[in-house]
Amino acid sequence: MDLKKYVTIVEDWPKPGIRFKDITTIMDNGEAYKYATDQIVEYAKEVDADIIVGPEARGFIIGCPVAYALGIGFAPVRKEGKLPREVIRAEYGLEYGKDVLTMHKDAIKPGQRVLIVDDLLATGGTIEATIKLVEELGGVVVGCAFLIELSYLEGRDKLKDYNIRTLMQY
Ligand SMILES: O=P(O)(O)OC[C@H]1O[C@H](OP(=O)(O)OP(=O)(O)O)[C@H](O)[C@@H]1O
Ligand SMILES: Nc1ncnc2[nH]cnc12
Repeated sequence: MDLKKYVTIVEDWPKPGIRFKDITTIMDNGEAYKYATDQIVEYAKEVDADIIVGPEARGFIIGCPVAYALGIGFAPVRKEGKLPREVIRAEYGLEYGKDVLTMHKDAIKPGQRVLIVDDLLATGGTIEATIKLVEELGGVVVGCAFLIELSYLEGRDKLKDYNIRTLMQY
């Protein structure tokens, strides 16, 4: 299936000079959403993941159905102030700003095989911060899966030591 048919590109949003890739058009379509999810489920089996981790907010949309399909857990990475229990935090830079990500201290058990899932790899800042959080908790990052990779932002360069799978490249 050509998933790119279902991606919309919006110019100059949320800031001038940004070409925003909108994956909600994939989720709107049952067949495309299932196809994309199934691809990541297969990858999760290949890397033998035993928990899925996804960053807010679009990482939840992609990661949760993968966890459900495999019958394994999903641990959310959220922006500061959203998680109720004790957290660890990591600051990071984005294509259009800066933010802080947090994870519950007890979200991952040491030695757990973690697959990180998100909709998009842009500068790699979000995923780098997510990896840092998972590793601080003793998790082993066995893979990172994305629907879209913006190759021109070279996010992959930050992830040289990790196994990466992207379904579409721009
Ligand atoms: O590789 P990066 O440069 O870090 O960019 C990619 C991240 O940016 C977007 O999330 P955003 O922070 O916009 O939040 P949202 O999912 O809550 O909209 C996207 O969903 C990725 O998580
Ligand atoms: N160009 C882009 N399109 C969609 N989401 C993004 N997050 C960061 N950069 C993005």
